Amino acid sequence: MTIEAADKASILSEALPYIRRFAGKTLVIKYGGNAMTDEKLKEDFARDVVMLKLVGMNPVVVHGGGPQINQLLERVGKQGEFIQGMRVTDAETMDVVEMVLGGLVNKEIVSLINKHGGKAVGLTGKDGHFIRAKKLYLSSADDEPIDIGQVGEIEAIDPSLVSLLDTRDFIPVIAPIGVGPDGEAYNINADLVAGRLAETLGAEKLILMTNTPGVLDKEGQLLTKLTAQRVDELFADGTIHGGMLPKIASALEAAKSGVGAVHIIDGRVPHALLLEIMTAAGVGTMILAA
Ligand SMILES: Nc1ncnc2c1ncn2[C@@H]1O[C@H](COP(=O)(O)OP(=O)(O)O)[C@@H](O)[C@H]1O
Ligand SMILES: CC(=O)N[C@@H](CCC(=O)OP(=O)(O)O)C(=O)O
Repeated sequence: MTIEAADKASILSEALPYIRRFAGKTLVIKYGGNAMTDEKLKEDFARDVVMLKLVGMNPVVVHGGGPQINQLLERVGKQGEFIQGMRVTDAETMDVVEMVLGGLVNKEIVSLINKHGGKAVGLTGKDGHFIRAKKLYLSSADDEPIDIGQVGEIEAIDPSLVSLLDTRDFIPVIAPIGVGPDGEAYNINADLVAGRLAETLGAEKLILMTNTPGVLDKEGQLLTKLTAQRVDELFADGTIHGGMLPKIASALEAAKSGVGAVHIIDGRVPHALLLEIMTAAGVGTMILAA
């Protein structure tokens, strides 16, 4: 099907109210490792981010890279292991995490955004010590804390570095690595970094891009809206599991802490970001505080 000129014009014109609404506002975009599989989609993502910046919004990218870490681990003969959606991270795994997140994945996104005319700057939480973290212990049914190695929970995020980049027209691209009091690195789930950063920056929107149409119910149907109460039910009956656990926890926390709108969207849909921000078409699941 070809789109007629009039339809094209109408689609473009539909963007105007959204451009006005979000101009000068911060949008935190979490780009999940599972949404990064296709070269064309990666290019589309980079173009969308550049476009948001050029029309006056402040996109801040936080990326994951779970599958990419798994691939490199396999090459060194290790198997990725997750508990409650968090990677068990021994010292050797942490080296791989830093190489993949702080290096390969971060630089690829930075290069793609710059290729399309943006000015992206890659950061980890070690830069300017802006994501301070401490060791995370998971809770268990018998109240015994579970030690999963060098995994961090966020103590504080200093927003000044990101704000400085925003005001100078740079696009921050952030890898989810935190730094402890002695300069030690911590592996942090990217959804948690994105959620906390959105809160700290007072973002207008938090968008979590992943590889499902959104949050699905037990029958596999898309839930377009999700309240805290429904989340509790879906946690309890196991409908939400694995990587969706930290994602929803972070989304809910951000929604409760005043982030304007929180969405989980399908990063496999071409230009999902533009569709979500600049059109009336709802894509994915919106997370509501109450
Ligand atoms: N109720 C649910 N609805 C949708 N996806 C779910 C649900 N529960 C668990 N998942 C899983 O969560 C995954 C997304 O989380 P994750 O693998 O961490 O992706 P990302 O790399 O984007 O953070 C989905 O691919 C799916 O397998
Ligand atoms: C502690 C923990 O699990 N950290 C994640 C960090 C990357 C991430 O979150 O990547 P996705 O968004 O692609 O899942 C990991 O090691 O896989």
